[in-house]
This record gives sequence, C-alpha cells and structure tokens, in this order.
Amino acid sequence: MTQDELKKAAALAALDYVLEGAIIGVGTGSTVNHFIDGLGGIKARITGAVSSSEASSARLRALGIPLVDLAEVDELPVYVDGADEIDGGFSMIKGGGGALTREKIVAAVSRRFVCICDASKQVATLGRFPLPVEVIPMAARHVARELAALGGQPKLREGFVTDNGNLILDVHGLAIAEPAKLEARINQIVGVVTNGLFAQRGADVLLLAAPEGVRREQRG
Ligand SMILES: O=C(CO)[C@H](O)[C@H](O)COP(=O)(O)O
Repeated sequence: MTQDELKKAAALAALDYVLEGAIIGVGTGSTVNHFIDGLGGIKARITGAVSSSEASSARLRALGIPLVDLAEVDELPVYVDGADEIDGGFSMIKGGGGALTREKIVAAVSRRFVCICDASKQVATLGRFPLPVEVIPMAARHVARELAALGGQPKLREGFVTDNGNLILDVHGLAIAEPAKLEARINQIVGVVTNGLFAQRGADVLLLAAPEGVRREQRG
C-alpha cells in the first residue's frame, strides 16, 4: 500500500466518529482531504463543518458541505485532523501545512480530537520533524534568536504566508523531552502566535493506518 492509500484508510475510519446532526471540526492536510471527501458522501447526515484553513474550507465548499463560523459555536463534539508526528502520550507536532494556529483553536473547543495518520507518523520522541512556529512578521528575527537560545535551528519557511498573514519558522534540532513544557515555553516568546506542539491539548483517539489495517487507540 502507498502512503497515500494508508492516509485514506485512516481518514475513512474517522467517519465512524461523525455524529448524526453534528457540526464537525475539520483539520488540514492531505490525510484530512480524504476525510473531507468521505464527509461529502454523508453530508446529509451532518449540520456542517468548522474548518481550520482556507484550503479545507475550499474543499468542503466544493463538496457542498455547509461551513459554520466558529464564532457561532461554543463546543464541537469531534475534531478530525492529521499530524506530522505523534508520540505514545498522544502529543503531536503539527503545522507541516502551516495551519497550526487555526487547528489549535478548533481543537481547543472540541470535546474529542481524533488524529488520523499513517504509521510513519508514530514516533517514540517528538522532534525529528522540524517544529513549526507561527510568528508575527515584524518579530521573526527576534523569535528566531530566542528559539536558537532554546537550542533549535530556526529556518524561515520561504515564500509562505499563513491564512492569518503571518510567517512560519521551522525549528530543527530541538530535543523535545517534555512537549507540554516546551509548548508553553515557546508560546511565551513575544511575537509567537503559537507553535505546532499539541501537548497541552493532545489527541484523544488515534487512528493509525498500517498495511495490516487501521489500529484504533484511545488515550489512556
Ligand atoms: O498539521 C497539519 C497541517 O497544518 C497536518 O495535519 C500535518 O501537516 C499532516 O499533514 P498530512 O496529512 O498532509 O501528512
């Protein structure tokens, strides 16, 4: 099976978590694109979707799935999204697609985070994938210096602007022994909007696709 076929298998397994009549939180990325396509087939059963990016919104719209503004919603039952890495405690690195801030906001108002991944995303320790940090443009040099002081090697994501009009620094070489602590520490740097560690609010359910099938794991 190709990696994309595995992503699709994980994504379609997540349709089981879509509740009748619900508004569903939708993440961003190539795995989520398969989920959105699957959602299109059952759109009559849902009220709509809160999207985490302009890209996901465009795909949802094209399939005729009603978009709901998060400003109109207090809580979502389920949020479905992918990850760049996930560890045994269900902490994640996200933001490879640059949508980390909106993803974190939608995840924060969701009761259940269902993470959909192919097996290559599961790691013992987070940090091989460079950690994305969204920064206010005028603060980029300052934030880069502070991240270097924390032991990372930040690199500006060239030619990329987030949906919020900001920049991304991809931080290489960070030793992420305590993801929740590092998440909080980086978010304290003036000029950081947020970083791609999802540890304070990690996943609740992991749907991990391997050639043998999709394994369902629940945070213990
Ligand atoms: O965090 C993300 C986007 O900001 C994605 O969930 C993450 O990058 C995984 O992407 P893909 O499903 O394409 O492998």
